[in-house]
Amino acid sequence: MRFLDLGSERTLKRSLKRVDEFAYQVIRIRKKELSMELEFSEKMKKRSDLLSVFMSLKDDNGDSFSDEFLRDICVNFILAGRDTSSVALAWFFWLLNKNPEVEERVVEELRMIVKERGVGGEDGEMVFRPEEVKKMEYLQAALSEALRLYPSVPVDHKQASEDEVLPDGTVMKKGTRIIYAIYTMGRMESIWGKDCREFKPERWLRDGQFSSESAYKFAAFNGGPRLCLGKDFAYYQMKFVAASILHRYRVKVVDGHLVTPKLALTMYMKHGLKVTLSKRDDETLG
Ligand code: HEM
Repeated sequence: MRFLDLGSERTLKRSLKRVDEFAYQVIRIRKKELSMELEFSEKMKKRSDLLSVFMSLKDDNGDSFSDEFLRDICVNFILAGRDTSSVALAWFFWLLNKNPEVEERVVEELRMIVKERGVGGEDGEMVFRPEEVKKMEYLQAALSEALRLYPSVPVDHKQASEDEVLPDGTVMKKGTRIIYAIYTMGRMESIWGKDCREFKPERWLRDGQFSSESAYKFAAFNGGPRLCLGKDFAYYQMKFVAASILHRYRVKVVDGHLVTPKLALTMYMKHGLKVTLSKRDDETLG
């Protein structure tokens, strides 16, 4: 099919071309903006987004990165960072719906954080500050617990680049492929204990503080040299989004809406998540 340029191969080729064109367009526009900003640089604030940063860097030979390289950076980060975080939030909100006591604790934590701002801290457009997001220990625990049970990447695979012996003695010849099931690891009694099927954010807390687990136990972000590059950013982004929504709204899954995973590279919900939002009353926001 690939050689004949027919069927799904033809569709794939066209789709890849469209994705590339989109990325090249973003790069073109950013280059133009940056060159204009250079002219008025005194007045302009320096950009710190990833693409601008990569554009200002040089490779090992002292040359700027090529457009192809920048395209791959763009596409890679969009693929790695967009659906993984959004899908994790969908499962998180669904789990909160099934565990109202957890939702109550999350909201209580946010209420305390807002209270600490003191008088006049909350105006009409309250936006959580980075130092406040950092303080959301219970929310971080609840998001980790959601990722344990519903990891955005449910199955991952690797290939031995050299002959290798795994810690348990398994011999792997160069080129052997290995699959590890992150979804299954998150639900194994031998790893997480008897309550492994329960949604218990408390298992991530030590004296009320979030305590992370080894990446080889909690593998949702992979481990070792290829650990997810966006892990810290993903937590920040998910905490910020979840906190901003939960502080203002009750999120209720529509009655009868069927929630079931769709097996793909990313663990989407087969039918998405239908919810209704209702404003929390002023007393709750206080
Ligand atoms: C809940 C959110 C996320 C989850 C669960 C997640 C999970 C993962 C996993 C399992 C891998 C390893 C894939 C492999 O073995 O090849 C990975 C790699 C990666 N992730 Fe994430 N990710 C998340 C969010 C993000 C975000 C927001 C970004 C960027 C802004 C990002 C950037 C990357 C990159 C660049 C890699 C490749 C790292 C490498 O191969 O050296 N991820 N992520």
